[in-house]
Amino acid sequence: MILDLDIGNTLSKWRLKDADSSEIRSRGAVWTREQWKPGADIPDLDVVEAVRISSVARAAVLEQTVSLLHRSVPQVHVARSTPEALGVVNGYVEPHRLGVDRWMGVLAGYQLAGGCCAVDCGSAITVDFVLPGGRHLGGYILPGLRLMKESLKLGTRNVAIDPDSEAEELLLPGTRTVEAVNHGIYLAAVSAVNRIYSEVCDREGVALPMLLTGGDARVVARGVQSPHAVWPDMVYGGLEACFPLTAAERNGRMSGAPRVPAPAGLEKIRAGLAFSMLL
Ligand SMILES: Nc1ncnc2c1ncn2[C@@H]1O[C@H](COP(=O)(O)OP(=O)(O)O)[C@@H](O)[C@H]1O
Ligand SMILES: CC(C)(COP(=O)(O)O)[C@@H](O)C(=O)NCCC(=O)O
Ligand SMILES: [K+]
Repeated sequence: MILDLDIGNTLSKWRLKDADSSEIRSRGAVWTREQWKPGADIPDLDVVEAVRISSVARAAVLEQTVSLLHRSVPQVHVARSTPEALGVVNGYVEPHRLGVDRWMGVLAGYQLAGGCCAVDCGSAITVDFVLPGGRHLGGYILPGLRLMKESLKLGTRNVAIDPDSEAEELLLPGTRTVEAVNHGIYLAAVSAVNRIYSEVCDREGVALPMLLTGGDARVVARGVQSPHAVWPDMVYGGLEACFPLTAAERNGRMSGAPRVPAPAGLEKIRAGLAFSMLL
């Protein structure tokens, strides 16, 4: 079995992948701030022959995890942000400072769709761009839905946005504090993603496919106007592309990769942008 680990600021996600059949056998998540302990929802390491890790947690968390894994797993691969990989040139001035989850998402997106806009809606919402030739432009970082809500301290932190709510409903004026907060932050997040996407496509003169991942991807996606695909395993896709271990991976296949819809035409994106600037 292969253990893939995506350690974010909030949750450490894992999945077990069968090295022969390439099937995903199980998956789970534990709070990043809590240590892995027996009894928690963690995978059985006895069956694991290789681990691949993307981590944006404190260096100490990664070190502890790697040393724990090394005790029972022969192969441990830790992803890093590099100046160039798989045909993509990292746009950061200091490439290693780009969050490795963003880098994994960009590499997976490029492998699947070519030039693209990769959005990760987790503790932070990140929006990254890579052009069809492989030039990563850098991106945008804003607080995620949960962080925005916690920063308000209005006693609403424990009332999450219902991920099944319709976008239309979430865009209405709230008539209680919790609703006003949820609708406010939702509008902030989706407006930012929509505007950023249009601005960059307009500036670069190219309509890019859009991919979304992260704990809040589904609900944010419902407010995204442009054609897009949600890909929960996008960070894992980057790990598969950087450290291919199975036959399917060596052939460039990434588990759970969605069908990516063609983007709207550039003229339509530009018209939408011009319209939003009139308001
Ligand atoms: N069951 C859940 N537990 C915790 N957070 C959740 C859950 N469902 C959705 N979320 C949202 O997803 C975010 C965490 O998403 P994730 O992509 O795992 O973040 P990170 O990679 O930063 O750890 C939270 O900030 C929260 O807004
Ligand atoms: C921006 C992030 C905090 C997002 O992390 P996440 O929300 O997925 O936990 C992470 O990618 C990070 O720590 N990046 C380093 C700074 C940068 O990318 O510029
Ligand atoms: K994120």
